[in-house]
Formats: sequence, structure tokens, C-alpha cells
Amino acid sequence: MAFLASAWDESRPRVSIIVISSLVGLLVVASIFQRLQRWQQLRHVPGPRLAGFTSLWITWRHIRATIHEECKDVAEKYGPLVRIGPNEVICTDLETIHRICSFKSGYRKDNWYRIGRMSKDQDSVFTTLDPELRREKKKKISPAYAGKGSDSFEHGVDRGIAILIDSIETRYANQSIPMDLARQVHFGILDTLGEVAYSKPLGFLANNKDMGNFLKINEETLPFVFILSNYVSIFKLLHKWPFNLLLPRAGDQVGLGAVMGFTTGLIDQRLRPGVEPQRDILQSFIANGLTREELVEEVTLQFFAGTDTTASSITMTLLYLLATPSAYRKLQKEIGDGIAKGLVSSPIQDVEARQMPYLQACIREGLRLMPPLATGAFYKAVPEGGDTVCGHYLPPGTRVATGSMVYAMGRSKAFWGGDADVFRPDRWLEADEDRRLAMTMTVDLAFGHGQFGCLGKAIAFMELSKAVAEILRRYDLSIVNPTHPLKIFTAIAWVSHDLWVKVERR
Ligand code: HEM
Repeated sequence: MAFLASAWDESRPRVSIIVISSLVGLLVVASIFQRLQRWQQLRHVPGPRLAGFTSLWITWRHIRATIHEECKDVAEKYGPLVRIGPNEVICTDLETIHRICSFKSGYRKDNWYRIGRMSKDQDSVFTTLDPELRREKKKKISPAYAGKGSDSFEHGVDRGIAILIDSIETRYANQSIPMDLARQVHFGILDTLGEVAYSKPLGFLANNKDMGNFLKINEETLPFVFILSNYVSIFKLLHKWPFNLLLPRAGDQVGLGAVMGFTTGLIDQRLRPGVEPQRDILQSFIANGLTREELVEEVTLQFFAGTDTTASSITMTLLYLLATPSAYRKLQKEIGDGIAKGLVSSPIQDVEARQMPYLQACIREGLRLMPPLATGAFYKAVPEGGDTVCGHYLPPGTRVATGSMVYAMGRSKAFWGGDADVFRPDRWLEADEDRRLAMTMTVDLAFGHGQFGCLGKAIAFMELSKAVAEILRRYDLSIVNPTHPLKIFTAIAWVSHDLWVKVERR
């Protein structure tokens, strides 16, 4: 018996090795089988071969921050529907995207949107996936974005842009020190959001600094979020201990947490009994029954959705104008003529700005070339029963990107012509009405569309028109460092800084 027992002991390690190796082997075979099955489901959709087998094709392009360029290249090479991942496609056909995003399409937000979730149990409108819950939420928050219950966005935007102009005027105009245009505009847009949403600037321009390192931390975090957005399950982990300690929370001294602390303070102040109601977005949310937790999520969302985006579109439009002196002068002339004829007030009114064809052309041309969220996927999931897209059947659950293709569509030579990469606002004036409508609809995909469309689009256009017009009517800007005009990268949104300019009064 003793002999048998020792023989058993000796063979035990070998048995364990055999069991473990068999299990690993089984897992490898199962994974290969699963990959083959996934590859098989979309094998009829054209695209780079490697992309069909592994999401590393996309991840690598996120690491290099070139996904927008690559999507443009594959769209040119393979046509309007391209497979860019095992379960991911992009579509560059305008009509099809409109259909997918329409209210009755049956498409829904994919799990990808979970990357924007800040708290464990509370969703904002952006991270709510269930269509019924989204409808309920939108009923409560859309009136605020439509300006109902507010005095007018315009007063808030005017106050915010006035602070921006005041900062430029007192700190940089005709001074020897240059101004970081990208940072000034970003500070200005953060303060403008404060004015529009809570009737209070956030103090970025008053202090002329990145309060609580909000922008710095945001810029350092975005590339990680961008890369990890391909692995949404990791974001679920983030809400579990100890990873949740990494998430921003109201009360932090720095970063988004510091801003959340500020806005949570404002929310609590407003919710106190007997406090005089204001006429702004926050008050409208409260009036429509949002709970405190919902308010915190929606308000935090505005910082992601409404500041990097608008600031980058203003900065990029101004940069393109600086690089195109004929367009710069033409826009200044349109503004000057408007002032002389009494058609442009001070500050310029939204209704006046909308009547200025060259200003509007410059803004859309800037959005066309540098859509602010050029590298965000914004996947929508194909509904039950599947769908036929551009002649190819897509099984239910296939992820159709409705964001990563806007850069490709904005620069398509087939649609825009040989000078698609050139900032040429005149193309908008030369186009007939039908053509201009098609151009507008293409560029406006930068805001999403239909049931998924941006709720802040009207505010964004107002901020864009006013900021560009108010700066150009007063100042001549010139780039300080023409060989390296700015530092810029993309990680869902464009992030830019160190755009140094000299500011001279006109
Ligand atoms: C140029 C500026 C802007 C651009 C390009 C932009 C673009 C977008 C895009 C692409 C989406 C997602 C669409 C989708 O899911 O398919 C979105 C959603 C959203 N945006 Fe904007 N945005 C801008 C400015 C703003 C501003 C100023 C605000 C508010 C102050 C705002 C508030 C929102 C909200 C609340 C959502 C979520 C809508 C929903 O999930 O139903 N955005 N935006």
C-alpha cells in the first residue's frame, strides 16, 4: 500500500500538467473557433483582411491616433461599407447613415457608449442604451436644450464670449507677449458653458489658468479612454473596487472631479428650498423632474460633450483662416460691411450671423476638414432580424460606426472634388441649393443624426458664429511659430494647445 501511495504522489504533477495543458488547448481551440465563426458572419463585407480576425486592427490605429485617416483610406479602397473589425463596420453612404439614425430604424446604441459612464448606477442620456429609457430621459432634458424655460441661450453665450474678448483685450491685444489661442478659446468655452447652463462662469478666464488642471488631466486621460474604448468590459471593472478609486469624484482637488465638485455645489445650492429659480439649463432640468443624481450625470456630460468639441471647432476654423489669408480678409470684409450697413450689432446676434454666407461657409468648412469628434466610433447595433446595408447583410448586433467615418466623408474627393483637402469656403457659395443641402447634411454628421443627434448643436453653432465673428471684427492675429503652429493630437476629440499667436487691434 505504501508503495502504491508513493507511485500516486509521483504521478500527480504529471497529471496536473496534462489537465492544465488540455484546458489551455481547449481554450485556444474554442477561441480560434469563435474567431472563425465571427469572421464567417461578415466575410462578405469588404475590408482589410486582418481587421476581420482581430480588433487589434482598430486598437493599433487608436494607439497611433490615425484611425480617421485609415478609415478614409479604406473607404476609398473598398467602397461605402467596409469591415474594420471582427464585428465592426463603417458606412460612408449619407442616406444609409440617415436611415440607421432615424427614429424608427430599430438601431440602438451599442455598449461602446458605456465608456462615458461616470458613476456605477446612474446613466446620462448619452450612456443610456435602452431605447425606451432614452425616450423617457430625452423627454425630461430636451426642453432645456431647445431653450424652453431659459431666458435665451443667446444671453448666456453673449456673456461668455464677452469674457473671452475682455481677456484677449486686456491681456494680449497690442502686447508683446503672445497668446495661446487654443487655450484662450477653450477657457472661454468652459466659461460660456457655465453661463448658459448655470448662469455662472466657471472662472477659467478670470484666473486665466487651467483650474484644477482640468484640461491637463483630461488631455492625459483621453488617449487611454480612446484605446480602451475597444474593450468595453474593462470599463465595467472601473466601477469595482479598487479600480473605482481611479474615477473622478466630486470633491477631488484636481481634474474632472474638481469641476464635478463645483457643479455639484451649484446643483445642491439650487435644490435648496426657497432659493430663487434661475432661467437656465440647470433650472429647466430641475423643473422637468431630474433627480439630484440625474442632474449630476447630465451636467458632467455637458463638460465632455459641449466643451472640447466646440472649442476645437472654433480653434480649427480660426487656424484654417490664419493659414488662408484670402479667406481671412474676405470674412473680415463681410463683417465690416455688415457693421457699416447696420446689419451686425455688437455683440453680433445669432439671427444676424446666420445671414452672413461667408461666415457660415467658413464655419462649415472648418467642421468639414476637422470634425471635432473625428475619431469617436459611436457604434450603433444592428437590430433583431439583421439589416441589409449598402447591399450587404449585417447580422443583429453588428456594430456600425456612425462617427469614425465623418472625417472620410468630409474629405472624399469623389464628393468634394480634387481640392477636398483645401480650406476653400467659396465652395459653399458656388454650390446651388440642392448641392449645398447635400454638403450641409454631410458636414452636419459631425453632430450625429436623428434619434442619436447632438442635443447641443444649436448652442454650438451660436458659440462658433459669435466667437469667430467677435474675434475677427476686432483683431488681426498672426502665427508666432509657422514651422510648428500648434501641438495637436486626436483621442475621440481633437486636443490642441500651444497655438501661439500675436494679437493686434485692427
Ligand atoms: C461643435 C460642437 C459639437 C459637436 C461636433 C458635437 C457632436 C456630438 C456628437 C457626435 C454626439 C453623439 C452622437 C451619437 O451618439 O451618434 C453628441 C451628443 C451630445 N451632445 Fe454634442 N456636439 C457639440 C457640442 C455640444 C454642446 C455645446 C452641447 C451642450 C452644451 C452638447 C451636448 C450633447 C449631448 C447632451 C449629447 C448626447 C445626446 C444623446 O445621447 O441623445 N454638444 N454631440
